[in-house]
Amino acid sequence: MQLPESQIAVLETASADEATPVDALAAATDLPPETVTGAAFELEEEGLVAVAERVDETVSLTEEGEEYAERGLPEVRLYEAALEAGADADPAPMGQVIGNSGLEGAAVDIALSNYARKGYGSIEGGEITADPDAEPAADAEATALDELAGEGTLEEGDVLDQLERRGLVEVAESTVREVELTEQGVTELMAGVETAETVGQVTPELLTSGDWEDVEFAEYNVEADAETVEGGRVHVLREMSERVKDVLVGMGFEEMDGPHADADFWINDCLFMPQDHPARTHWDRFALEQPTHIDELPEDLVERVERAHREGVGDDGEGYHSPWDEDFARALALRGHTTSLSTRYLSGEQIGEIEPPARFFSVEKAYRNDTLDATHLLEFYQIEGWVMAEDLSVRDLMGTFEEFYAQFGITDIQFKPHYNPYTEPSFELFGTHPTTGELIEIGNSGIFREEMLEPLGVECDVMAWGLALERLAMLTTGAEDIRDLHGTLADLEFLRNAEVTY
Ligand SMILES: N[C@@H](Cc1ccccc1)C(=O)O
Repeated sequence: MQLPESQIAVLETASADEATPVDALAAATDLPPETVTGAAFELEEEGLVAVAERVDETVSLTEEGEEYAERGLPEVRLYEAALEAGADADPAPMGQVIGNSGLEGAAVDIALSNYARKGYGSIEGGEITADPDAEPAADAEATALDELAGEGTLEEGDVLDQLERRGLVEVAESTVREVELTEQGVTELMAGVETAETVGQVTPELLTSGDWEDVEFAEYNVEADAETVEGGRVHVLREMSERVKDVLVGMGFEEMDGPHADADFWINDCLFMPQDHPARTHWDRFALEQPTHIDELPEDLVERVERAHREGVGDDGEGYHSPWDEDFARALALRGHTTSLSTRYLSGEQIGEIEPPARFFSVEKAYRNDTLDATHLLEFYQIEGWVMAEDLSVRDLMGTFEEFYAQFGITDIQFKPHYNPYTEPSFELFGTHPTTGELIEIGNSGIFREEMLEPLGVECDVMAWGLALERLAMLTTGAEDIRDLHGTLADLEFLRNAEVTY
């Protein structure tokens, strides 16, 4: 009989005695797995091979699992330290035992939460006891980790479930197809098979020469296993930012734009932030080395801002009575918040005077010399916004947030009274993380004070906010660590698959 080349290769490589997995056939024939699968299905249709399918589970250690396999489970290390402190006879002080165990940070909590559960002893009133009969050597979780760290595997069961729950192992499922020669296949092979020329792809040559009319085309098998092709996609944060802009434009806002590196005057002084405010020191701020100062500031505005800082505003104004220095205000830094755009716009500097009612926003980067952690990056996107109108109240502010966040399916925003030098009253906003259930801070807001607005020449109310785009993305995508989204530690798998919905 005549068969296409790839089918012959599979037929000749498959065995009648045992089923061979597609991967092994692919390696032996030097064909891609999807070609082997396709050929196998074709051969099955001819009755020449049998294709069996099974789902394989592979269990592998996570990074944390590997660490414990190497250094011991935290609860076991705690138990060993407790024994050393004689806690099998008399309760020993927790602090000392933890110190001796060498456990640090999150590992301490992990040890404590598993210690009693696994019968290693008890913890009460700052003291720890160790059950003398406990047997770490028989710890099923530890044994399973050891197995996995070696070549071993782990059967389904409670231990596997528990390790998975603790995030120490990952279970991946894959479909394995195995091919075995049938009797008919053996017979045909012995009778001899010849290569039938088939064409896998139409080419321009085939079309122009007209040969396409005579050749035999190979059939496509759309169910064949194929390698996953990772295409490019818009970054989750970029997508999120576009969604936020859409929503705000839909709510009647116009977009603001302005410099990333700006004078402290626009970043801080115009916000009635005293020049000796702790956030203005170099710890929190990325100063510019070259150039160090802005060329120009509007003179009359500088004068009014300085007066507000020194004497306050209005009859009862007090001001800070602290030094105010124009040179200090002219120093350039990467903006620590995008509220610098709001001061530029409100003052008339950016696009001329703005008449109320007006609404403006930006979704732009801000830069802070913070310590990196699960909720902090050195540069992040702020969703800045303000509404200028007569007689605004906290209800307007809260209502605006409810309307905004509801468009992302977030309907349980919480508010906490807060302090900013430039708003009164002020509120922080919190949202509940969809998987951890933790409350995370998602923004800061308030109604701009007289001391800020008067020098800027604004005569009616302005309510304003700065919301964190990355935190909103954490709430909508379920990401638990902001570093998964952005930066050198970003989780590519997550970025490929995360969906931005609104
Ligand atoms: N600038 C504030 C946010 C904010 C803007 C406007 C008014 C109130 C608060 C921050 O970065 O946290």
